[in-house]
Amino acid sequence: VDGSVLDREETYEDATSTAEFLLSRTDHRPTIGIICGSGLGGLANVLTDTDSFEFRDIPNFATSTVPGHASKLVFGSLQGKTVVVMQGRVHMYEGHTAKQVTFPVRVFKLLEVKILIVTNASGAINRTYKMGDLMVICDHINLVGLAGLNPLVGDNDSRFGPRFPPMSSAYDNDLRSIGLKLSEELGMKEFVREGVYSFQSGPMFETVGECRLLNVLGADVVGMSTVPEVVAARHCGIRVFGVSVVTNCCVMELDSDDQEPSHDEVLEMGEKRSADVQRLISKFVGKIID
Ligand SMILES: O=P(O)(O)O[C@H]1O[C@H](CO)[C@@H](O)[C@H]1O
Ligand SMILES: Nc1nc2[nH]cnc2c(=O)[nH]1
Repeated sequence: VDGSVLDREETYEDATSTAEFLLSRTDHRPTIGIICGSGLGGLANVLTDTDSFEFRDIPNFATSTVPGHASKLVFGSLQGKTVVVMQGRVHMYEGHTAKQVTFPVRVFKLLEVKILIVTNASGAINRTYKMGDLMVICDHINLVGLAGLNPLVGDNDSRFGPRFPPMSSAYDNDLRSIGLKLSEELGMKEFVREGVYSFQSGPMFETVGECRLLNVLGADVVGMSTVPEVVAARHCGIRVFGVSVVTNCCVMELDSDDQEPSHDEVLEMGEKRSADVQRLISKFVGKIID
């Protein structure tokens, strides 16, 4: 990552110039933004009539260094709606600031996106969850943000949103209901849950003690992304729907024979469930009023 990019804070003017850059190169005017998690970027391939940009060619965008994150921004049509899809995301553990990680969301706002769909891969903390489950996110625990590393720290630009935004209904109740109903209609009831996503910075996976702590705190799954994006989206009034793919079960006992997590396993399970995520998100996009 270019140090000069790391050292400065992205401003409203930066987001405006990035939005203008994109709007002058595509005729699409998306109202729905989608961020694809590890191994889940295939969703971008089902869009039609696409205009695609590499993150590295977009002014002020950071580029992902993580396998399974293609670093492309794809505009196109999905189920009759105009959408913009991040095929891959950037994470704070890559060395990006919270503001860089969430910069695309603020650009989405200036593109007049109204609804953000976030997807990710996560590890199960809830002992009743199984590998391959999908979890509609109903809430999050922002351990990193509570400790002061979040995109809203610093000067507040009220053109984006208020100084003190509420987060008590971060994951829109109506959108969750629609998502859960559609998952039933698609015959996914057996493996679709609703639960709480906890965010730790990574890149290391959790110790047994950390997993147990998260369990006591009420987390159902844990991951290394999504929450900064959701905080930035809610700050600027974008409604959020989130789906997590449980790619592995966290190790909850010391000296157990349980499989240790690895990114290869995460990608493998993400790709296995990718078709189901695509079906659910496509149907969801077709159904929602944006
Ligand atoms: O959250 P996404 O981007 O899906 O990726 C998840 O998978 C990676 C770990 O394997 C971490 O980046 C974690 O956050
Ligand atoms: N922190 C964390 N992130 C993940 N992403 C996918 N699986 C995991 C996990 O077990 N822990």
